[in-house]
Amino acid sequence: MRQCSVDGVDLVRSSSLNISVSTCGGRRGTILALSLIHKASARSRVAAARATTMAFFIACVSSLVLLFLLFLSRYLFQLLGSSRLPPGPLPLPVIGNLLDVAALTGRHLPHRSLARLAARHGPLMTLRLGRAVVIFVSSPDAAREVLQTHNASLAGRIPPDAWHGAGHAANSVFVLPPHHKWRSLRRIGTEHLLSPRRLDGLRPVRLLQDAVVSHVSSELAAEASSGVLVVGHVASAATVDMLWQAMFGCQVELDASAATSAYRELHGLARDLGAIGLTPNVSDFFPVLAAADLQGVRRSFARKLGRLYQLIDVQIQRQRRHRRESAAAASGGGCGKNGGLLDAMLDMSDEDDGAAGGMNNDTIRAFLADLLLAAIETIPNAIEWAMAELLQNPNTMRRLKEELRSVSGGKTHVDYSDMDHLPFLRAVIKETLRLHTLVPFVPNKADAVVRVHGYTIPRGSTVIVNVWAIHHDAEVWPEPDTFIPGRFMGGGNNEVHFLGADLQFIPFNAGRRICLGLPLASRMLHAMLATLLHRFEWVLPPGVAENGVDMSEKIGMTMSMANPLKAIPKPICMT
Ligand code: HEM
Repeated sequence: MRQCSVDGVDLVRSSSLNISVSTCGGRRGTILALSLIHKASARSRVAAARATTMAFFIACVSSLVLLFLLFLSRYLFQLLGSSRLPPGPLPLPVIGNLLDVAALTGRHLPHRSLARLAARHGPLMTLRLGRAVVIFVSSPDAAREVLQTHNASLAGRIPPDAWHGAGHAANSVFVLPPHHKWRSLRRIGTEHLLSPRRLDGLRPVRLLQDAVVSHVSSELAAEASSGVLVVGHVASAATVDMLWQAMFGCQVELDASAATSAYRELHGLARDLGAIGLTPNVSDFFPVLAAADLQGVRRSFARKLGRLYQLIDVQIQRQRRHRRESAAAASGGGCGKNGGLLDAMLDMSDEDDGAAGGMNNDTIRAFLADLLLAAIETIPNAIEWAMAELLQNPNTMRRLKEELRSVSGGKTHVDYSDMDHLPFLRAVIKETLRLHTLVPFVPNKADAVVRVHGYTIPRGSTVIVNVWAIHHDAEVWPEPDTFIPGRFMGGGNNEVHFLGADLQFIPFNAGRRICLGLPLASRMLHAMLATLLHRFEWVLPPGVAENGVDMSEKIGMTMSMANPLKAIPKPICMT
C-alpha cells in the first residue's frame, strides 16, 4: 500500500480497488480529488500498459535479431568451414544452388549447362543441392584423381531415392556399396557371361549378327510399303534376343508378333525407368522428406520395375522347374540346364553358405534386371547415334563399308577376330561414344575425406564426373562438336582406348566401377554396326535426307536421340 495527499484528501492506494477516501474537505474537493485520483490511476495504467507493450515489442525484436544472428552465424560458419571445398556459385540458405541449377537446366540439358558452369568455376566445382554437397569433376586431370588416385575412397554410391522402389537398391550392382555383395555380383557376371575369355567363342557374337539380320528382315517385311524402319527398334530387338539367350539359355519364347511387342515393352520399360530415375526428386535433396515420397517417384519406379521383375521371375521359375525335372531337361524341353548366366547363379544360390554374398531370388532377379536395363539402354542408343552420323557423312560411310568388304572377303559375317583389321570401324564407334556420350554423368560417393588439387572433398559428399564435359573439352578434342572418326586413327601406342587408362576418353567409366559389361558391349557394338552395314544399304527417308536428321538429345538413364532415327535398308546380295 502507498499513501498520498491531494487537496487535503488523504489517498490510500490499495492494491485491490486502487482508491479510498479518508475524510476532510467539502463535496467539491472530494469530487475533484476523486477525479484526480481517477486520472492519475488511468495515466498510470496506460503507462503500465505502454511499458508492457514496449517490453513485449523489445523482447520480440531482440528474439528475432538473435534468431537472425544465430542463423547468419551458422550459415557463415558453414561457408567458412567449407572454404576448402572446390569453388562454386554462392549457395542460398536451405535450398543451396537449386535455383541456379533449375535456371540453367531449364535452358540446356544438364550435362551441357553444368559443363558451362564448370568453365566459369573450374574443373572441380561445388554445388549445394538442398542438403547435399555435390562436387562436379569436368577435366581429365581431375577425373584421374577421382577414378584412379583416390578411387578406393570415391567408389561409393548414394542411390537415388527412386531406386529404393521394390527394394531394388538393396540388390542392384549399380548402387550397392563396393563391398562383399557388389564384389560377388561382379565376379559372377565376369565369370559366367562377361569376360573376354567367355565372349571370344563365336557364339554370342554370331547370335547377335543373326538376330540383327533376322530383325531387319522381318521389320522390312512388316513395313513393306514404305520400307522405313526405326533403327533403334531393330537394334533393341537384336540386343534383347542375344542377351536373353546368354542369360536364360533360351530364346524369347513367343510367337513373332508377341515377341515384337515383348521387345518393345522391354525397350519401353528401360526408357521409362531411366526417365523416372532421373526425375528431380525432392526426396533426394531433403532426405528427411523421403519417407513421404511426395512426388510419387519411388512408387512409379517400383511399378515399372515390378513389371520387369515379373518377366524375369517367369524365367527363374521355369529354370528352377527344369532343374528339378532333369528328365524333361534331358529330353530337350525348355531351357534345361544350359550354362546360361541364370543357371550359374542358381548353382550358387543352391550352394550359398553366405560366401556368395547371399545369392537368393531377390539378388538374382535384380542382377538380371540390371544387366537387361544396362544393355537395352546403351547398345541400341549407341547404334542409333552411329547410324545417324554415318547417314549424314556419306564419305565416312563409304570408307567404312569398303573396309568391311575388304576384310570380310565376301563372307556373310564379319567375325570379332577380324576386329584387329578393322581400325576404321573401331574409330567410328569410339567417335560415336565420345560425341554422343551415352552416360554423361557418373555419380560417386566419398566414403572418406579426400584432398584433390588442394581442395577437400568431404566424407558423404557426392562426386559426379561429367563425362560429357571431358569428352567435349576443346583443349583435348579439337572441334569437339564435330564427328571426326579419324582422330582415333592414331594406331599403335597412340591409339586412345576406352578401357579406363586414358582419362580423356571414359565412355565406360574407369576405376573400380568401370562398366561390368564392357567386353560384351564392345563386341556387340562392333558386331551390330558391322552387320547392319555389311548386309544392308541404308538411306534416309525422303524429306529427312534434304532437311537433315534431327540430332536433338533426350536424357534418361542414358542419352538417346529425342526423335528416333528412321532409315530405309536394302538387303545386299551376298554371293
Ligand atoms: C555402349 C554400351 C555401354 C556403355 C557406354 C556403358 C557405360 C557404362 C558406364 C559409364 C557405367 C558406370 C555407370 C555408373 O557407375 O553409374 C556402366 C556401369 C555398368 N554397366 Fe555399362 N555400358 C554399356 C553397356 C553395358 C552392357 C551391355 C552391360 C551388361 C550386359 C553393362 C553393364 C553394366 C553394369 C552392371 C554396370 C555397373 C557397374 C558397377 O557399378 O559396378 N553395360 N556402364
